[in-house]
Amino acid sequence: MIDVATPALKVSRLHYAYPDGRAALRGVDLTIAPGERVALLGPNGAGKTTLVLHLNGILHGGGGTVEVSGLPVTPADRAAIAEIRRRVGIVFQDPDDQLFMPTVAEDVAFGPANAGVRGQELDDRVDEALAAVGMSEHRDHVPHHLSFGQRRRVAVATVLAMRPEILVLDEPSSNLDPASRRELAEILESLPVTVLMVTHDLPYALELCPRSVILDTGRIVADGDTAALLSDRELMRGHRLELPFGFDPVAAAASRRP
Ligand SMILES: Nc1ncnc2c1ncn2[C@@H]1O[C@H](COP(=O)(O)OP(=O)(O)OP(=O)(O)O)[C@@H](O)[C@H]1O
Repeated sequence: MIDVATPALKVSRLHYAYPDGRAALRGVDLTIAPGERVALLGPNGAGKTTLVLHLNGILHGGGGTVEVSGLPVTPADRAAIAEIRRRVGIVFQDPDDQLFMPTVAEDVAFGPANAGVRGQELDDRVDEALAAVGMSEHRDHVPHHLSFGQRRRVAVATVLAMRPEILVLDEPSSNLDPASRRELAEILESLPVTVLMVTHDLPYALELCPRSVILDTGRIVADGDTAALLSDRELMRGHRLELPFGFDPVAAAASRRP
């Protein structure tokens, strides 16, 4: 028998319609191996957020299944969902949705403390997560006094402190200046986790994710090498994906950091 590693994420025949009857996912199949970094691309309204909200059971009730490292996402089973939410860390687009404590360190400690982590283990997790995003010296600062880019990094740290197996990021580069954008890319590249990144920033997808998936009208319409997909003009045009003027994905991929 061939020994195939358990996928980090396995989405099978996933369907979902919102209560108003609008079909948002129409049979999505997606398998991601441990350690992969995958960009989830697609035009507005394609179903990207709807798919992400299924990965830890926030949305459910349509057809199909989601498994995280072999564990099914079963929203009715509270213990299973708690474990799924530990395994799948979602960094939302607006960091202010994730930061609400008086200090950076308390925000980062909140998730693991809530999951029962205490004492030295909790301190270690906070230190480790803040170090991973280069924010250790801001641990006692008030989150809302930080810059937007710093708040996004702290939001990533709040998720890393849960030691997730999959990090899901919604538009991680939005509203970042070029230096913050590059710094966040370096941080994300250094993390030893599986990454699924929703983005409209196609150069960022190319920089960070060897593989991309294009979702449109609730279906996956392409799945493959990011540079190859971005170079396919017909595919891109057909799904309202536009590269910045003059951007050459093949040249950019060739000059990517090793
Ligand atoms: N709460 C909701 N109630 C009803 N329909 C919704 C709701 N949220 C999203 N939709 C619809 O579901 C479809 C998929 O939306 P979704 O937000 O998942 O797309 P998206 O790819 O994340 O878009 P964007 O790039 O604009 O963030 C769209 O047609 C959208 O209008």
